[in-house]
Amino acid sequence: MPDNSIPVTVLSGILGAGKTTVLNHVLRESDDRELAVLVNDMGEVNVDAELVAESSDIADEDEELVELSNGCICCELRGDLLDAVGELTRAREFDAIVVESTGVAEPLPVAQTLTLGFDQADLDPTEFYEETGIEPLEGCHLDTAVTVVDAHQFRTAMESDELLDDDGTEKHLGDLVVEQVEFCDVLLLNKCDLVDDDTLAEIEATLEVLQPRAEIVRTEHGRVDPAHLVDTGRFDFDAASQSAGWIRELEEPHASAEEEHGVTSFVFEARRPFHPERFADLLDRFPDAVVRAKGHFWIASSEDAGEESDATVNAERNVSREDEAFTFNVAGQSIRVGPGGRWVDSLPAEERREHLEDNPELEAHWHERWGDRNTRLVVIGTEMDHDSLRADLRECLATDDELAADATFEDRFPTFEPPEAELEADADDDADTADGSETANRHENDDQREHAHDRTEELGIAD
Ligand SMILES: Nc1nc2c(ncn2[C@@H]2O[C@H](COP(=O)(O)OP(=O)(O)OP(=O)(O)O)[C@@H](O)[C@H]2O)c(=O)[nH]1
Repeated sequence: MPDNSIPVTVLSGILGAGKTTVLNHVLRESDDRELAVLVNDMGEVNVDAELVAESSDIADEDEELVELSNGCICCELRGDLLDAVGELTRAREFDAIVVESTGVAEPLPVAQTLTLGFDQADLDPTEFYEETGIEPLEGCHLDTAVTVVDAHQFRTAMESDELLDDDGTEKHLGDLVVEQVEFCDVLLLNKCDLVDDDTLAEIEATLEVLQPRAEIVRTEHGRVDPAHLVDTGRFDFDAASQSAGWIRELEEPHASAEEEHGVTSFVFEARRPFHPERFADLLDRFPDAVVRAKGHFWIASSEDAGEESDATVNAERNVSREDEAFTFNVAGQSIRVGPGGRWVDSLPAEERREHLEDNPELEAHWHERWGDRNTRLVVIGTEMDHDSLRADLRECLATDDELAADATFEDRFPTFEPPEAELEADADDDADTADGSETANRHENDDQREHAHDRTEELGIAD
């Protein structure tokens, strides 16, 4: 990183968490350096930009305050974000840039947009532009991803099933809170004046489990030393995208010992498919104590599930339900099941052989009957009864009788696009699976990146 590269800070946080308040405070407290501010608002009128302009003397210097209105920088305004940051950087009149996202923005795609340019800086800019149509960003770097958490609303937001509209994409409020917490370098726990110490300690314990890497700073009315947010040097894309507590938990599972403030986690593993009916029923009554869960699973095939059923649709595609992996994603009140690709064991012989040659580690976990099929779920919760939930999950596994050739049962799980298409899409992609799964054709990490701004493939089956 060249010494004169301009640091960029991105502020995220749900509606009303206190982003504008924090930004104004940072502007007031940063006399020693010039800050450029970029404020994104979904509406035509950029209310936040007006508030920033009113509350600080930034209005005197027009060029320091850039407004991006009428859309979201994590979705349709990604190009505009790059252009605006690029322009500010080329002007070179500022020591640092702070971007305030909208209350519905996810930090990951914003960071992706910004690092995309930075990461490619050593590529020939003309070549990069020809390939992508994007002007690479030079002269600046994403320095700190900050998420402002509203201590007063945290529990309510996590438990809320409110649906937010982000440029036409619906997202659950609780889900968004989790995503913002899981992808950041600094967590500002704001509005601490409205919450008692015990509650604050509980929220902090939850934040630490969801996101063990971030620095947590308690604030009241956004009063924070700018050194925590600007030019910290903390951002690292790989570290940030691998820092979610559930990824750590999968890599180094804790013993099931109780941790502080009742926040605990466990990993459920199985080499036997779920019975679709029983697992769907369990998801319908999944315990509220579960704050976060991630992973993948597979389900047993029903022989004759009726003409209109998903299983029948799959039969027409010549793909059994047992050939498909599903992703599992619980955040707050939202439970989503998504396509996880196809198990290597189910591929035509030649393709399977190629996959195994390319991924020799698969052999080590190869199951005599099930090949690479496996279920792995990490579950994080508050005051969660591990034994009972583990027992419930075990109860959902199909028995030998149910796995008999003529077994029939209801299958409410969704059908996704043919797994073959995903395989092709994944073929050039050799990213590691974030959950350490041994399946070669499943890219949980990529899946996570994609669904961050395109969830159309994922369907909730238990709202
Ligand atoms: N009591 C209390 N109120 C706060 C605190 N921080 C911000 N507020 C108030 O909370 C409200 C929302 O704050 P903003 O800074 O506008 O929040 P925001 O995240 O920018 O909101 P959006 O732009 O709507 O996403 C305002 O009325 C603030 O005055 C705090 O620490 N304590």
